[in-house]
Amino acid sequence: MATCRVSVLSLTFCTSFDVRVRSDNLNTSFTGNRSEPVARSARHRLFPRVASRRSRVRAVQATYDYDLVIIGAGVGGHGAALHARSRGLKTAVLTGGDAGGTCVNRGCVPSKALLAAAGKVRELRTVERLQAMGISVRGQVDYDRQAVSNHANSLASRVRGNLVQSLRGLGVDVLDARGALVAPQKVELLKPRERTGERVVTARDVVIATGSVPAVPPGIQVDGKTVFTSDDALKLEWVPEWIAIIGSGYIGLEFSDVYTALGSEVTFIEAAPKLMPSFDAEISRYAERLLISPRPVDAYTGVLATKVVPGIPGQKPVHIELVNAETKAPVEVLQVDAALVATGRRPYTDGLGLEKLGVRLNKGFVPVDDHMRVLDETGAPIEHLYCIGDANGKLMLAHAASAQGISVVEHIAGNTSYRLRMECIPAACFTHPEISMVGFTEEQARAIAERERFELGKALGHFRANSKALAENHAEGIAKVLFRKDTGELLGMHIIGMHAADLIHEAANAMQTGIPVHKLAFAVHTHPTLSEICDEAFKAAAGMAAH
Ligand SMILES: Cc1cc2nc3c(=O)[nH]c(=O)nc-3n(C[C@H](O)[C@H](O)[C@H](O)COP(=O)(O)OP(=O)(O)OC[C@H]3O[C@@H](n4cnc5c(N)ncnc54)[C@H](O)[C@@H]3O)c2cc1C
Ligand SMILES: NC(=O)c1ccc[n+]([C@@H]2O[C@H](COP(=O)([O-])OP(=O)(O)OC[C@H]3O[C@@H](n4cnc5c(N)ncnc54)[C@H](O)[C@@H]3O)[C@@H](O)[C@H]2O)c1
Repeated sequence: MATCRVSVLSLTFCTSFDVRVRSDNLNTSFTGNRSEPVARSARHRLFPRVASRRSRVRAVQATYDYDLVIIGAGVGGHGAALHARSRGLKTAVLTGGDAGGTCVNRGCVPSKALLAAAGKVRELRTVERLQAMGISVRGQVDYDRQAVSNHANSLASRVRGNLVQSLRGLGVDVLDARGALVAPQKVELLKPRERTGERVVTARDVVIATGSVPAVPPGIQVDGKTVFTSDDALKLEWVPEWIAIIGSGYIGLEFSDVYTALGSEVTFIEAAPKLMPSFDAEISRYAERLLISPRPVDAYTGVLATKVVPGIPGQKPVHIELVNAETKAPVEVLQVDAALVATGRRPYTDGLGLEKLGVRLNKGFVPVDDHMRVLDETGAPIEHLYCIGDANGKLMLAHAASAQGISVVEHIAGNTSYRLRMECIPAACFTHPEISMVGFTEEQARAIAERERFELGKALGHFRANSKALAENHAEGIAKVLFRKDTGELLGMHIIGMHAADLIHEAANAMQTGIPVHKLAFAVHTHPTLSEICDEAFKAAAGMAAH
């Protein structure tokens, strides 16, 4: 494929089929109306870059069906498509018959709806907390399981509808087909549940955004009724009296929060030596105090569930065999009502045809560089082929997938100096209370400080010292900021407490824009708000007294 690398001003003289604009200084914020007819010569004089990009799109369309084809219409594909339209790219998205993907249909959206409903049940049943504020609830607080389930599922379908509408509204072709790669710039369209190709579309650039599915370890039989993954748990078809949750990561913790609020007893089965192994250690100890100890939850750590056999609700229990994760010696046999398998996710890259293009998948994940370009088996990027979101495994979060999609479009549009800073992407676990984080854990930051020979700073803010948290009678939790003492650079922040998921953006934005902690300490926060907990931590970091 001949690639014509030309400056934007000489673009109109290039007649190659594959035109790439080298425009490191491209105006990245242009959002002009692209359908507006303009006198060509005048436009060139006034807005040469914009006019050149318009010419480029016209040149590309002469050869390819689309500027951009995105395989997968989850949040990653959606984010990429929206940004592509704002960049004037002719774009198609293949939904695979599953518009919205995991986040909308089987992930963030329905799980947060269940957590919201379950959270209200928990709040209303926590009599002492309410009584301390002068509130009493007469009679029993009850919930209608089916109505809670409907709340989650109708929200998912509403968000799915909005997502498709937003794509169509911006002029994206939404094609209800699965995609398979014939070549880096050629995608065969397959009917969602068939293998036969309908037609092939070509695109100057192709983005793989095919997401992930639950990973189920060997020996665990999933029947979708008594032994299930999050896909089925979200339907909330029943609320088991006793449920084993295998894995204490994000999904395990969030579902433990839902199930215990709705009346279940939970037993965690975690392979790592401690619960919540990927979280900052101090925060996970705090989380044990707030989310595990006061609730009907017990846990096995350092054990694997090697055999899980489904039961029959009300008749036959689920049978679980546990072994020591290191020695593999038998530990115990459990008989519970249900088991949720929450042991991570695997990439959904089956049948894409990547191996034929010389890509060596890493446990199914697509290898990519910092621009999300797919790498071949020699480690070289395959021109015009990108992969974003869960399928590349860099960070399995909805907003990370979408941000990667935006970064790909920037690269395609010639803004090659833009690199997404993955380390500044925040994350949150939506338990009650919430946990959020950005950057390094304290353990990681200490190791870096030792290696790079700088002194690590750590400062705390406390919910118990915050007027708003006290007024809400939710004064449990901390905010911890980690920073370099010599430069004030933020290395991470971890929060556990009410609305932690919203509070983390103060640190995430500061990390993204490079604001040091001693400058953050002078930012003014509204009183009384929870954000003052971050303010307390930033001021403590800068050696200032909090008010
Ligand atoms: C229970 C649960 C709760 C979660 N909660 C959160 C949360 O609160 N916050 C958060 O940030 N993240 C959350 N996540 C993670 C989040 O859902 C994912 O990180 C996100 O959905 C990844 O987006 P994606 O676009 O990469 O993939 P997906 O959303 O999985 O979308 C990929 C789409 O591509 C389709 N596809 C696959 N193959 C093809 C093909 N060949 N052709 C066409 N289409 C294809 C798939 O069917 C799917 O529709 C949660 C996940 C789960 C399971
Ligand atoms: N709020 C959110 O942002 C949110 C919510 C849910 C899911 N997610 C995303 O979905 C992905 C999947 O979530 P998850 O909780 O399944 O994965 P996870 O990686 O967060 O946690 C999996 C846990 O299972 C344990 N484990 C693995 N194999 C095991 C085995 N055989 N026996 C016992 N324990 C085992 C691991 O040690 C780990 O603690 C995550 O990467 C997360 O980013 C995000």
